[in-house]
Amino acid sequence: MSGGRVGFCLSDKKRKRMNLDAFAVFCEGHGVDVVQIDLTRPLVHQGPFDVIVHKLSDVIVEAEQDSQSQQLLANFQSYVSAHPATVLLDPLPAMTRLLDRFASYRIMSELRESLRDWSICSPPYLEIHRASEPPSIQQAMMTQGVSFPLICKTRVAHGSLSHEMSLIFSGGGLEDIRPPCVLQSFVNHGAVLHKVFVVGDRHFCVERPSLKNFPSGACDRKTIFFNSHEVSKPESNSDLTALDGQTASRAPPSSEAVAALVGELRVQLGMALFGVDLIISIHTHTLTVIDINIFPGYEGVPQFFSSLLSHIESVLDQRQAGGGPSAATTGL
Ligand SMILES: Nc1ncnc2c1ncn2[C@@H]1O[C@H](COP(=O)(O)OP(=O)(O)OP(=O)(O)O)[C@@H](O)[C@H]1O
Ligand SMILES: O=P(O)(O)O[C@H]1[C@H](O)[C@H](O)[C@H](OP(=O)(O)O)[C@@H](OP(=O)(O)O)[C@@H]1O
Ligand SMILES: [Mg+2]
Repeated sequence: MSGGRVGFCLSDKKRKRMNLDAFAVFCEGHGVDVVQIDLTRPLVHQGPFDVIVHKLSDVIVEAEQDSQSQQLLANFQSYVSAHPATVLLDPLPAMTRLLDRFASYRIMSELRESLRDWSICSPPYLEIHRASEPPSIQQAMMTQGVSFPLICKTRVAHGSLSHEMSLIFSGGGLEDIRPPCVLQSFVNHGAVLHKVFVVGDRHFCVERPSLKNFPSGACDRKTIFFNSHEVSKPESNSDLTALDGQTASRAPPSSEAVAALVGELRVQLGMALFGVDLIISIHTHTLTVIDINIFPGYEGVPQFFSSLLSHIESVLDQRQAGGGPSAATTGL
C-alpha cells in the first residue's frame, strides 16, 4: 500500500480536541501525509488531496446567516466538485442531514422496524416547527405517544447552541419551549449513557454519566434547563446525574445488538465517522437510541488514531484499486 496525502479541515477547537498534530506524526510513520487545510485560502493551492477529513458542521450552520461562512463553504464545495476522485470523510450531504434533529430523529425512529429482531428503539418525539399553543402541542403529544417528562432539544443538532436543552414536566412547562425544536419522551435509564464511537468498520463503546431518573408522567415541577455538555462528559457530576439511592448497576448493551445497530446506521448514513448515544430503559430494558453525532470527540477511545489511520488506508487502497463511486463518495 503506497502512502497518500490527507487534508484535515477542522475548526481550531476540534483540531486541538483531536490532537491533530500528534495524529500527523503518527501517520507520517506509516507513509501518510497529513495537512491542515486553511479554508480561507484556495484549496487548489494546498492540494492535491487523496482524502479530506472534515467537520464543517460549524461552517454549514453559520452559512445559514453569515456570508463569510457561505464563501468558505462555497470554496470547499467548488474544490470538491472539481476533484471527484478526492474522498470526503464524510460526504457533505450525509453530514448536513445530521445537523438537523428532525432528519436524524426520523432515521432513529426507522430503526425500530429495520432492527426489530434486536428490540432497539428510539423514544417517541414530536417536531415543533413554530410557536404553538400548549393545548395543541399536548394533543399532538398524545397522537405521537410522547409523554411527560419530556426533553426539549433544538432542531439544530451541532454547534454551541445545540446543547442547550430542557426537561419539561407538565403542560405548563410547554411555555418554555423555543421552536424550532424536538420534544422527546424522557426514558428513565439509571443515569448511565452508552456512547458508541464509529470509525469505518470499527466501533467502540464507552460508558458516560447521564441524566438521573425522574417520576414518570406529568407532575407539577418547574422546567429544568441544562447544557448536555454538563451532563454526559466523563467528568460530569451534578445533581442532574447523581442517582437518588442505589440502583442495580445495569449490564452493558449486548455487543451483538450494538454491532447490528452500527451496521444498519453505516448503511443508512453513508458515513464513516459518527457517534451514537444509547440508554437502556430501566422499565423495559430496551436499547434506546437518543442521539447521533457527526465526527464526535472519541474521548475514552485509545484506539482512535490507529482506527482512523486504518480506515484512511483502506480508502486509499480502494482508490488505488480503482474503487467505484461508492468507495470514493461514501468513505465506507
Ligand atoms: N430521551 C431521553 N431520555 C433520557 N435521557 C435523555 C434523553 N435524551 C437525552 N437524554 C440525556 O441528555 C443528554 C444529552 O442528550 P443528547 O445526547 O441528545 O444531547 P447532545 O447535545 O446532542 O449531546 P452530544 O452532542 O454531546 O452527544 C444525554 O447524554 C442523556 O443524558
Ligand atoms: O459540533 P458539536 O460541538 O456539537 O460536536 C460535539 C458533539 O455534538 C458531541 O457533543 C461531542 O461529544 P462526544 O459525543 O462526547 O464525543 C463533542 O466532542 P468534544 O470532544 O468536543 O466534547 C463535539 O464537540
Ligand atoms: Mg448526545
